[in-house]
Amino acid sequence: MAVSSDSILRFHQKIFAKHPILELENGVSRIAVGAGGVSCSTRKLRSKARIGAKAVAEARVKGLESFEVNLDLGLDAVAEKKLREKGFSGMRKTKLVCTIGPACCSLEDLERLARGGMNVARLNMCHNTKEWHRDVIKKIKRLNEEKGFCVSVMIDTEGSQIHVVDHGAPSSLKAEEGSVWVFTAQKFEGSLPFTIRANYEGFSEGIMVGDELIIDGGMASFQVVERMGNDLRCKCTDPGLLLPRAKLSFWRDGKLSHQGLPTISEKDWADIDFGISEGVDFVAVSFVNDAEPIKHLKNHLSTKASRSIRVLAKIESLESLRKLEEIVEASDGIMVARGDLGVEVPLEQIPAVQEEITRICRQLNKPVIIASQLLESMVEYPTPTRAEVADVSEAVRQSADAMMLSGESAIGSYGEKALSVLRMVSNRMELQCHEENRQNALHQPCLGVSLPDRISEEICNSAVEMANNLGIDAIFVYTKHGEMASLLSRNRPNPPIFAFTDDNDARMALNLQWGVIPILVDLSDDMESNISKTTDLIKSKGMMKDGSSVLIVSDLTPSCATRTAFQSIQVKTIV
Ligand SMILES: Nc1ncnc2c1ncn2[C@@H]1O[C@H](COP(=O)(O)OP(=O)(O)OP(=O)(O)O)[C@@H](O)[C@H]1O
Ligand SMILES: CC(=O)C(=O)O
Ligand SMILES: [K+]
Ligand SMILES: [Mg+2]
Repeated sequence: MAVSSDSILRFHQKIFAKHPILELENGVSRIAVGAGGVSCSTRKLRSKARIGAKAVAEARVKGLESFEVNLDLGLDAVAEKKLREKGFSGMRKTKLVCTIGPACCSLEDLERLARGGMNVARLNMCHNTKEWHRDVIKKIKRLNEEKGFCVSVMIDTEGSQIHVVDHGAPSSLKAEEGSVWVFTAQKFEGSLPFTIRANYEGFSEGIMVGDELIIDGGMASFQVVERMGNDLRCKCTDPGLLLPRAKLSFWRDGKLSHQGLPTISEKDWADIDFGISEGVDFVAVSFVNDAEPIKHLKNHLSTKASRSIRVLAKIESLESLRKLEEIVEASDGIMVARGDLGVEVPLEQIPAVQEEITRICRQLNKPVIIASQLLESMVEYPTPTRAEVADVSEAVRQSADAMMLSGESAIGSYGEKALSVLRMVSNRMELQCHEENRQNALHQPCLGVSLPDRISEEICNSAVEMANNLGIDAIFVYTKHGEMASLLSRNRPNPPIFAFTDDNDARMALNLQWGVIPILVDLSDDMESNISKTTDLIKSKGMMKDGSSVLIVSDLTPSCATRTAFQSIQVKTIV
């Protein structure tokens, strides 16, 4: 009998009054109801496990009645459903990020995206107000708490980009060849013909007559014909459209002129502090050119944030490509921001650049997100183009950790459908890769320098090889901060990786990693009890069949004083 969380609570209040000690199945011996939810102590583990009153699980109260009780495994509702329906082999490996915007910001919209497989919600701080962002974050946290989802939150900084704030029209303006326009930073009322306002006072600093002004990476081009104070008169040399918030870049002798703007602006710092106070899981930094701002931000977060917030560097400039390795090394993950990247890098080079960034991230063991225009036509239309499907397939074939929707979810009418396209294409291509078993052929250079790190790494490499060779159904990793889960993911194993951790920050960060299903549980020093507890719980939820084979590794240490890994690989058949 399935029951709601409220009725579980009422039922417990009733029966607990009569039977202070209850005999339950799967090792649960006692259940008590408190203000924060239901808690139970397990006979086998003798450790107290808190269970949220609102998630769903099963245990039968012996001798009372058949009853579904909420044993919160800390596994999200979507993964749980999938596991029940399709088993281990049906788990999607590629993670999905959705940009939240006006088209998907109601509680109902967000729930639909969460059910559709959104692992991370991205908020672009370029748009909308702090209140709007706060409201969205609150809704996501509420859904996680009340409906058992596990959606991480990412904020994406605006960065110091120069763009159009007003061009006097609600949608686009057409610039005809030879027409002359004024670009200014001055505010004006209403609209002025042939006048475009830029967002940044110093936008024309250092710009000279003869320089080229490129709109949105080539949507239209102008030549600077006159300086009038800080304003620029420009003649259209390549006609095209001027969209709201179109990006402006200046070029001289085939090179981009940089206005020396900081990567993290004053506004960005304020947005980051907002993110800290709202409890976000990731900060994605726009227009990173070298490792410095990433190091600076990580320092800032380590002193200001009480939780561990992961820092992602967005690769979207030519300069960043020259410093790729140091940026990847310094950050906790990378976003291939193909939109702005295509402004500075010739479009035909973008696929190769994407592949190279993905390769480096894999080598250095950092998660990578492929972003922008994956299903761009779906902003307007309910079906993707064949070319878009091929692009998405390619990202999956490269085994990127995650793919991201931008306008498709933020402002499009078919966000949910776009998400389902990503899901289906991932499943299809992952199956193909699984059959090809490509990962065996990949050479993984050594990462660790210290002996314990190298041991963990070798254990994970061997564990994955073994899991693939033996046709293991699932990998279970018990991990403190997610390290070993991530080292396993780096090897892109065939079976899914169930990462059991008692650190919620690690859980939310693992949401971005290929093939990892993060699960929050209380872990003890006793590995045997951790293993039996988690397998019992997964079995009790009907998510694992008898006879399933599981490969087990762990980076937990009995004392946590040393970082030596739990140096063994176990293979267990579940009976
Ligand atoms: N919070 C929001 N409020 C209003 N519109 C939004 C919001 N977020 C996104 N959008 C709209 O969706 C479109 C795509 O969003 P996205 O954030 O991916 O833009 P982008 O230009 O790719 O990112 P970036 O500015 O980081 O380069 C934007 O052009 C904007 O119109
Ligand atoms: C996502 C982003 O910032 C870009 O593609 O430019
Ligand atoms: K941004
Ligand atoms: Mg960008």
